[in-house]
Amino acid sequence: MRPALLETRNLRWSVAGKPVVGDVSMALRAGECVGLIGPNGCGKSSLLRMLYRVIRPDAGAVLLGGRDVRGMPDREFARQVAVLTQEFDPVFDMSVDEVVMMGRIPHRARGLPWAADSARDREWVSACLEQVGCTHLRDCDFARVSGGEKQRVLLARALAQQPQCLLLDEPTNHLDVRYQHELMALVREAGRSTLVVLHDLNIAAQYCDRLYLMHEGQLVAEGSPREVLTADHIAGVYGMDAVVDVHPFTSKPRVTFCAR
Ligand SMILES: Nc1ncnc2c1ncn2[C@@H]1O[C@H](COP(=O)(O)OP(=O)(O)OP(=O)(O)O)[C@@H](O)[C@H]1O
Repeated sequence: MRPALLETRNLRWSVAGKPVVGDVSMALRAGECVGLIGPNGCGKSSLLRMLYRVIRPDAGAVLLGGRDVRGMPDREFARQVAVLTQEFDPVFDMSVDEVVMMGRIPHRARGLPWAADSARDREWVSACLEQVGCTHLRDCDFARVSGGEKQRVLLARALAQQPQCLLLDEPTNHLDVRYQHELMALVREAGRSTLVVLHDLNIAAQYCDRLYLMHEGQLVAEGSPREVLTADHIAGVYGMDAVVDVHPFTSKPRVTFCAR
């Protein structure tokens, strides 16, 4: 088994005495795409925020390449881990090109984050925009492109960081069905070690190598999509009856919900 690139050991976090994440140990290995699924409010985003150091855990540790991320310089962390969340909303006008260029900041010389873009930076930005199919948008105002295009541009920004790991919090949120599949296909093609929070269980089944199922702050199942997406797990965690069969085209598990 490949060694863990990013892992958590017994992470805990509470708010006002209420446990939000309790004793979570998980691992992301080199090259795999791992999905984190679970109902609203179960703690997925909080767990992810501890991984990218926005929340400081009450106990436990996050290790990147075996090193505790606490105390790791921001620049060094950002060269290895890129994050895509729903929260990017620039306060001033930025072009698509400028947004993607932000991904190059960790690669600037130490102490010069706002140095002029180098030819190498510009090459990376062009390559990443091309990779996500957004070259034609490069001069557009980021605020004015569509939701689906924004998500692709933000993925390009994450890739411009040249990270080993991608952490994605509901990257398919608000996207139509075609954009959801396109974005997840792009994530897979990018070939980075990826931890992705998803709500759509069929998207998770199709694009993830492994899944963690979270419930009330704890991981309650882990394994291949076939092992995790069982009718029992779905009933226990989501309170929904479901039929799980095999998708006729992809051979992955296919979940069909039966409203009670
Ligand atoms: N900063 C905070 N202050 C207070 N409560 C918080 C904070 N962050 C998260 N919580 C609470 O912790 C719980 C888990 O929230 P979190 O956003 O991690 O869940 P989630 O699984 O990502 O949910 P969703 O699927 O709805 O996005 C929720 O009850 C939320 O209100």
